[in-house]
Parts: sequence; C-alpha cells; structure tokens
Amino acid sequence: MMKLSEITKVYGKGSLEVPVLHGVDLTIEDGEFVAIMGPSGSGKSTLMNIIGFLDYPTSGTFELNGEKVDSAKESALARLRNEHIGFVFQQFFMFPRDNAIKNVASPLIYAGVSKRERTERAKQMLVKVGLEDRMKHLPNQLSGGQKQRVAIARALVNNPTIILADEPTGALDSKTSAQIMKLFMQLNEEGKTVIIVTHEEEIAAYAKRIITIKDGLITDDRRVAP
Ligand SMILES: Nc1ncnc2c1ncn2[C@@H]1O[C@H](COP(=O)(O)OP(=O)(O)OP(=O)(O)O)[C@@H](O)[C@H]1O
Repeated sequence: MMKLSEITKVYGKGSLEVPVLHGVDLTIEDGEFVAIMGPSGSGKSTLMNIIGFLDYPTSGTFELNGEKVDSAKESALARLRNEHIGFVFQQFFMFPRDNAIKNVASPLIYAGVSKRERTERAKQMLVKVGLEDRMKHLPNQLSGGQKQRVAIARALVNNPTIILADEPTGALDSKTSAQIMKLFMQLNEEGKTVIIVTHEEEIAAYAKRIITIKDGLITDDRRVAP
C-alpha cells in the first residue's frame, strides 16, 4: 500500500521557484488499477516521479507498506525502486543495438543476476507479453506496439509489485493502444498494482479508479464500476 499525505513539490529556488504539487493526499492499495488524468502541466509526471521514487517531495509524508520513505537516502530510494517498481514510458527507451532479450534482461545486470538466468527470465517475460516470435529482433525491427511490449516485459523482469506507466500509449495508434491496455488489465488481474498517467479518456477507461489532478491538487477520485 502507498500512502501519500500532504505532498508538495516546488521546483527551483528563490525567485525561480515553481510550485507544482500543493498538498496531495492519495492512498493506493495493492492490486489497484489507477489512471491519473489531468491537463498538461497539472503535475501528473511530477506525482508519478514521486510515487516511483525517482524524485523527492518538497514536504509531506510518503509511506510504502507502512514504512516511511519520504526522507530515505538516495541509495535506499534506488533499492525501493528496483524492488517495487517497473517503469513504462511513452518513448520506450531501448538500447538500439540490443535485441529484445537483451533489452528485457538489462535491469537484471544491476541486480547481479547471472547471464544464463537473465536470458531465461527475459525469455519468459517476452512470452508473457506475446512476443515469443520476436525475441531476437532489434528495436528498429519491431513495430511501436511490439516495442512497448518489450518495454513492459523489461518492467516486469524484476518481478515488481507496482507497474508505473507514463503515457504508455502516447506514441501508438488506437488499435495498438487497446492491445497494450488489455495487457495492463491482464497484469492487474494477475495481482500487479498498475498506475498509468494519461490525458486520454479512452485509455483511462481501462482502469478501475480514475484520479483527476488540476493545478497540483486532486480534484476528482472515482472508482469505475466493473
Ligand atoms: N525540473 C523542473 N524544474 C522546473 N519546473 C518543472 C520541472 N519539471 C516540471 N516543471 C513544471 O512543473 C509543472 C508540472 O509539470 P508535469 O510534467 O508534472 O506536468 P504534467 O501534468 O505531467 O504535464 P504533461 O501532461 O504536459 O506531461 C509544469 O509547469 C512544468 O513546467
């Protein structure tokens, strides 16, 4: 469970200060499928970065599974990130010279997993996302939807509890977007907590809970009937 209380974020200092989050209270239980919506500049990515331990809040408290993490050191934050979070981004972020298996396996290098096991686990994840016939392809030999599947397999390879996806369908056509969202639904049904940032209603509609953020505050939080 994640519990954020009175979270604020101010970028910059002095006359360059940009206040972005103004006191966000948000609890996300294990196994939820949440969409965070809001206009451009409302603070969605800022909130996502804090939830994913990529950035610190300026003030407020953040608990993960009952443990206070808002003042954790950078090394502790990195550990939390590796253990709990799988990231998916709009731009895929792949190593262009590495095939799908190597891209998916890359987070395991930092986790100190042997090459043989890395390859084995990467293959399992590629099968899971439906890419068993594309394992040795390079990123430029894959379609946008296939690249995003590789990115999702990479996000899963550390067996995180939470998948955080920032505009995961932003670079995809609507048919491919629907396929990717169905994959997120499947992962959620298997027990993963899924949190996506999107500005598209049709994409948010796949989630079970839709949170709207405006000018750095949550203005709406509704659960969608199954
Ligand atoms: N590192 C930074 N330094 C200063 N200002 C920043 C920084 N990062 C973001 N901002 C500002 O914070 C505000 C919120 O940005 P954020 O990226 O969280 O919005 P968003 O809702 O994700 O927008 P979009 O939908 O356009 O991606 C914006 O006004 C942005 O200019």
